[in-house]
Amino acid sequence: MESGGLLLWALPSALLLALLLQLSPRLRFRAKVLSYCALCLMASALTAPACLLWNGGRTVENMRLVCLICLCPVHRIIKNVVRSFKYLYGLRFDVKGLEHFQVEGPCVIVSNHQSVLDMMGLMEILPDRCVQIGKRELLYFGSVGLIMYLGGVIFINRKSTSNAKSVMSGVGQAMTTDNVKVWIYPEGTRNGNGDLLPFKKGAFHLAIQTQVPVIPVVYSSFTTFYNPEKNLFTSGRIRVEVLPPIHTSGMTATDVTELCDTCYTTMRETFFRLSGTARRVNGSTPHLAQ
Ligand SMILES: CCCCCCCC/C=C\CCCCCCCC(=O)SCCNC(=O)CCNC(=O)[C@H](O)C(C)(C)COP(=O)(O)OP(=O)(O)OC[C@H]1O[C@@H](n2cnc3c(N)ncnc32)[C@H](O)[C@@H]1OP(=O)(O)O
Ligand SMILES: CCCCCCCCCCCCCC(=O)OC[C@@H](O)COP(=O)(O)O
Repeated sequence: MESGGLLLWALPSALLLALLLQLSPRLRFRAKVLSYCALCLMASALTAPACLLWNGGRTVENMRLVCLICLCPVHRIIKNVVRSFKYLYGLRFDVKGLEHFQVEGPCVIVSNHQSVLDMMGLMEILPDRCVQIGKRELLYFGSVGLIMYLGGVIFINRKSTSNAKSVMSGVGQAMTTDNVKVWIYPEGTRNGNGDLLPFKKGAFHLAIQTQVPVIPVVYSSFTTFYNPEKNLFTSGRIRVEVLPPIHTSGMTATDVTELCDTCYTTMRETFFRLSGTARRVNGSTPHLAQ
């Protein structure tokens, strides 16, 4: 009786959905993005209890950012689960330069940020003992917020430079005492326009304050397979390059802008090379972050 009712309800719904997906590329695109979000939520919900049971949560006392997860398999589970998502969406990563991550001690990794799909690219190459900086709003994204919290993500309030600065200076101390790498998206937001946004300076202040190297990582443009404006989300190949570390020993606060500009120029050139696209604006560089 009940299963009959379910069939009556589910079958037409499924047919309607199939029809809508067939008709509207916009709907098809949205459904695919939604499936990715649902997958993240589900995978996080399933993994979070394991994280909690294993280590009782995140160790934040004394700003120790990396919890015991780094010493147990749970961290690797999260990484491997997210890495497997690419098979569902037909994405492949060609990675070069991984050896550049073999620096002794902490470092600041900076990379370009195009979409939520970046989390697959992040997990594809994430080195051990590495935490990410994320916007505070992500903490409220259900089980994904929880898994990020448990995974050691450092949340900042982007609307308050003073808050972000004070969080980052705490991060600096923890980096050196706990030998932690920090992953920052210096564009400060997602940008899928086939170019890099001007960089914010927090990452470079952090690297210079702690005198650790900056390691730039560049992902090629997603625009050929992922473009919300064109309702495009197909399979695709992403080229990734880890660039050589830029050492900051001896640099002071006055060198922040130059370091930021050097990284920006190198990463932008690499981005165009990897994406096989010509430079915009007649080859000139748009004005850098002030
Ligand atoms: C092994 C397995 C592991 C598993 C792991 C567990 C599972 C994890 C699962 C999943 C991973 C999830 C990953 C999450 C990813 C999320 C991504 C995002 O959410 S991206 C958005 C948020 N990120 C950012 O925004 C950063 C970049 N932003 C910055 O660095 C900014 O600089 C910031 C926020 C610190 C301040 O931003 P302003 O908008 O105020 O802009 P400005 O121009 O940079 O700063 C204003 C003035 O303050 C100075 N300033 C900035 N930071 C300073 C500092 N630290 N010290 C001194 N001065 C500083 C600057 O020099 C500037 O001054 P002058 O113009 O130069 O005079
Ligand atoms: C074991 C399975 C664990 C699954 C964990 C799934 C983790 C997925 C995390 C998805 C987080 C999405 C991060 C992201 O891309 O946020 C956007 C911000 O950056 C920038 O925000 P905005 O462009 O300024 O709105």
